[in-house]
Amino acid sequence: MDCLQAIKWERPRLAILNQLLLPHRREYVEITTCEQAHHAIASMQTRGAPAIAIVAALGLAAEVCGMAFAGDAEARAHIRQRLAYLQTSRPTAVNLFEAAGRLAAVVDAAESDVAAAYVAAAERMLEADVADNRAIGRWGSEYLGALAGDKVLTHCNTGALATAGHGTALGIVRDMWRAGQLARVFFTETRPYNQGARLTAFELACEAIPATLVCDSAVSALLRADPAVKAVVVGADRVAANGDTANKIGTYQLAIAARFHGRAFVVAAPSTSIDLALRDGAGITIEQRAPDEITAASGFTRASVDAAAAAGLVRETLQIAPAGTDAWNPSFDVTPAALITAIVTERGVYVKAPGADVFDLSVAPKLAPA
Ligand SMILES: CSC[C@@H](O)[C@@H](O)C(=O)COP(=O)(O)O
Repeated sequence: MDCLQAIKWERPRLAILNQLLLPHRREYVEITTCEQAHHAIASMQTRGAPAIAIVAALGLAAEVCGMAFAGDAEARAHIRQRLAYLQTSRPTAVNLFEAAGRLAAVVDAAESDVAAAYVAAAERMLEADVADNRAIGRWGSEYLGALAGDKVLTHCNTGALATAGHGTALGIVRDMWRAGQLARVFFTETRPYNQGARLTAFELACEAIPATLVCDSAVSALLRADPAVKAVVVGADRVAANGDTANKIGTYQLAIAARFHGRAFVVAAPSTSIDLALRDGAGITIEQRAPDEITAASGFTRASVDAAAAAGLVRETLQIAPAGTDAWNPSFDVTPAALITAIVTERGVYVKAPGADVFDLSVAPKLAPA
């Protein structure tokens, strides 16, 4: 059981942990409409590729549960239109689009009680994501446990907060720790949004896993200084058919550093993050975020945290760069498959054919379940 639950669903009620307030306050936001689900995703109250898809699916389920349709045709039209709207919330993680496509197919195929069929399918997605993450954890710990060294490095937040539970790359870290394969995990602060310093730090503390925060810019120095860091393990927002992987900005430079220092670079993601329609990573849309995420620091001062009990947390902004500074702020980058050692999914571990520079993710993984 996770000590953090980012998504709570008890039909017909959906509540999400407001990640904008973490690590200072655990506060759930109730979602009853698609507008609220859209806002939760776009404003990053909820975030992480798998979690975004589940919140969209269940946000619409909550809305549908509160509606009375004149008939199946009306329910079908409403659900399809709302799925299209939810897909405008964030562009890079493919899980949202994959989930919307599968849910649309369910309502198209349902011969009766379309609304009930939709809600049941959304609920199955929640359960499947947890099961998939647990399988990723098992496969990943088996694969990484066999490598020399007893430390790993991770980036961004890929744990229970970014998924329906357990986590992807962080799920592997958790399983390695429980199996006695891990002495310490290093994790990056993940500028500029600080998913590492705020969220991964919080999750690792919850689990009491020995962990050390590093600046994004300290990674090459760390790999040189500590040969026991045997691998870099990260999540994914979209993986193309050849293994090119979009993930949080900074992932690409970690892969370069890992290659230079001879360490494994491992991507962990459910197969819902694989976009077989894309031959390679060139076609992945990269979300651009507001320049002020870089030109200013935002967080909570002691005063705003102390004020929380009375008035709710007040997020404060501290201007760092001179006003008007031009800033380029892509939220994700694409790591070429050539730099990736293995891709761990719930189906098993993909490795490249000998001599190949790319993966073939359209077939069963190399180290598939027996
Ligand atoms: C488990 S999702 C993949 C992550 O590594 C990461 O890119 C992520 O959490 C998504 O970023 P975010 O912008 O916080 O939604």
